[in-house]
Amino acid sequence: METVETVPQPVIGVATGSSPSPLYRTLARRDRPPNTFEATSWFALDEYIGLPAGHPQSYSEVLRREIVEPLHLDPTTVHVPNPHSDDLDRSAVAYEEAITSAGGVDLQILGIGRNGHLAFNEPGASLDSRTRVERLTDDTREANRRFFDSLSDVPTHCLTQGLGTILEARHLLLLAQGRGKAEAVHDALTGPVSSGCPASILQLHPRVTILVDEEAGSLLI
Ligand SMILES: N[C@@H]1[C@@H](O)[C@H](O)[C@@H](COP(=O)(O)O)O[C@@H]1O
Repeated sequence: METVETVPQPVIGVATGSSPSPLYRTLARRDRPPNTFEATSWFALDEYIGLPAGHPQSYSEVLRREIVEPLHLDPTTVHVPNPHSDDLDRSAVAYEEAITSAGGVDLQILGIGRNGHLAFNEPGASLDSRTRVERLTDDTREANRRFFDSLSDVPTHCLTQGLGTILEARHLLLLAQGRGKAEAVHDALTGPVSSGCPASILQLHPRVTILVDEEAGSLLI
């Protein structure tokens, strides 16, 4: 909330997945003046390619349910990379341009994949990568299968902000819960900075807040 209260036109980067849901619920639950989020704009980290518009698991729909409706946001202030364009490379560039025109991201909320991915930057992603089309690893598709009827329904590709894009946010907030994230959290924070663990770029950023539960942080002690 500090970012929303102190920055005149706050730009918030939002992750999807299970990790940030409690934070979004808290933001929605507190007793706030109706115009609290009036000046904010929001940028998703990533979006699936190949789902029909309006698919309930597309990240634009997830964000509609998790932040637009509960926080009473103007939907035009919530940006997601456009996966329906004929020119996806152009979509990626347009997304970078939109972030830049908004003045850059003030606070980037992040989850972490159990393989150390950040947004959909899978192991091997270049540390200075930008928004682009990526193929999802089998591990990530398996992890996200819980949101779909079957593994074959999980998209194989996505548009994702790059690690270089994420690093330009002025403040990073990593959220992780559960034993399944413990290795990834440990490797990201205490291992070498390497594309083998994309989340290790957190070590390169001057302002990072890490909020993990006991299980996710269990290997840090
Ligand atoms: N693309 C998303 C990421 O942005 C998310 O942070 C991560 C962790 O997801 P979860 O919080 O559900 O464990 O993987 C997903 O696939």
